[in-house]
Amino acid sequence: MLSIDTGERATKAIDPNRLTKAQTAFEIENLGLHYGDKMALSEISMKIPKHQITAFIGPSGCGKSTLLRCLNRMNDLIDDCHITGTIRLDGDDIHDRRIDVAALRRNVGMVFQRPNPFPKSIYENVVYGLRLHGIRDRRRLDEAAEQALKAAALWDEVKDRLGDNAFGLSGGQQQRLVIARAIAIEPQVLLLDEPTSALDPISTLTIEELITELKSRYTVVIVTHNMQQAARVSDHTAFMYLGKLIEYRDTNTLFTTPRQKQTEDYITGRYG
Ligand SMILES: Nc1ncnc2c1ncn2[C@@H]1O[C@H](COP(=O)(O)OP(=O)(O)OP(=O)(O)O)[C@@H](O)[C@H]1O
Repeated sequence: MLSIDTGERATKAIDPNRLTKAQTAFEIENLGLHYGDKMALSEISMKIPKHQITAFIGPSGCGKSTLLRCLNRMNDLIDDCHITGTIRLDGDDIHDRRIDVAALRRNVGMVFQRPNPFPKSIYENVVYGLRLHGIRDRRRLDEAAEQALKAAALWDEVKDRLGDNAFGLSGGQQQRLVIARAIAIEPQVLLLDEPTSALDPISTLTIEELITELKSRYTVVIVTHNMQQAARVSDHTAFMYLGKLIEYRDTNTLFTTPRQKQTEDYITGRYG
């Protein structure tokens, strides 16, 4: 019915609604969120699998970014934002008073729509988080920078100009640099909020390949407007509408045999 290529994943599909504890990174239970009086999320319950790529899709304003930001408590920074329900990461309630929010955000890194390197050299961008942790040993920083840039598929392009300003890189390179910066501090989870929407098609493809490689080491959650992208890169897809989770399945099943009419209408382009 649908002309979206979901590749080989059908054979490996697991049902994200039936994950065991060991397979689960996040467990979200009855999550609700209001900005002031405005409801942005309601009754969201889902499990996000470890070492897989989960995509959030849905029309503009349906709450994808809000849900993503809940996972590392970025919404705490927004005034008048009220959250109900529970989110557990590896079994620990991330809203527990004993949780160190800075440590949570180190463990659950985030990359935004527009590449946001700091006005520093390529090298200093990558080691920024390590320096914040008080690491000063030059050899350790050098090794970490090389590893992170290799993991972000950028090393070969920048290894001879690590001292150059990061703003001299192309948009796609800057986004890979930001990913390198995020992974240099070895998080467990990477949250990607429309990471390619400001990029050209070639850079988009490079980032998509990179995302696919990253899942062997990280749990990846991606918000995307681009259904082909969700189909290409993700193992599981959650379709949201008006702040609710409408359908959450392995990507191949969701795109080929959606159960809900709203999902089908969205993926066939009838609205959104
Ligand atoms: N900081 C905020 N203050 C008030 N309302 C907000 C805030 N951020 C988001 N909203 C509202 O919450 C709802 C969900 O927004 P959100 O950005 O999560 O949706 P989205 O699905 O990611 O949208 P898009 O695809 O357009 O980025 C929208 O109605 C939006 O206007």
